[in-house]
Amino acid sequence: MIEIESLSKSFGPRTLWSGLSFTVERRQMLALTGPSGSGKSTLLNCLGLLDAPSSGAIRHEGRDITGFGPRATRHYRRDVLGYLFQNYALIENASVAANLEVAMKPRRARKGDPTVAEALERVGLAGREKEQVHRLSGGEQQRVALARLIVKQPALVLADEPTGALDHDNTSMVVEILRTMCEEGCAVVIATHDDAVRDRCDVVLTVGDAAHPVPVKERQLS
Ligand SMILES: Nc1ncnc2c1ncn2[C@@H]1O[C@H](COP(=O)(O)OP(=O)(O)OP(=O)(O)O)[C@@H](O)[C@H]1O
Repeated sequence: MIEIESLSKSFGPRTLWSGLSFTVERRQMLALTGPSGSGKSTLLNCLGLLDAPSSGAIRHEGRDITGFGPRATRHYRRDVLGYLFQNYALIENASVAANLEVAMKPRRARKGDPTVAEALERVGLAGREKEQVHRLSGGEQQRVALARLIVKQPALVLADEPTGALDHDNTSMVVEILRTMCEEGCAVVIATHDDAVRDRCDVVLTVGDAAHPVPVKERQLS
């Protein structure tokens, strides 16, 4: 699904990472770990075309996305990507339903697509469509962001510390919903400092290290 080849990123004289090569397949969840400042968010930004690597290639379905012009970039973000951030990135002065409808607008609904009501039920917010987002708790807001992903059905989810501000129960819910989305066919890349989140992933890439993904199970045995 996504293939990263010899990727490097420098800011001025400072190299964050180099020679990074790995793939993320559909139905796979990859954890990005590493100390603060190692470049996890920067790597996610490169995968989301919000930043450009200094060298190397990022291939989606065989096409190098780093060479995309504005139109192809827009389509890639609209048709392939879904984002989840620590600060939720919702429209705070709009209702829960309006926040989900924004994600549904770009493409025509297909038969069997999850509805707003179904997505909210999956994240434990059934019947909360009309509530204003700014009145919800942090955990509830992140669940709205997850419901937005459920209706959007992206092929690749990029999640930057999505549980960083959440308690244990909300963290578990977020991770289990991401896992379910993964089992339904998407790929997930998640930057995290939380060992429990890392351990629910399939592979872990320690950014800035020798930087090869290691299966989580193998890691737990070593
Ligand atoms: N546009 C930029 N110009 C210069 N330096 C930058 C820029 N963007 C990020 N950096 C630097 O790159 C380094 C990596 O930042 P990044 O946010 O990717 O790290 P991180 O691993 O996600 O950290 P954290 O775990 O604290 O979120 C930091 O030292 C940051 O200051």
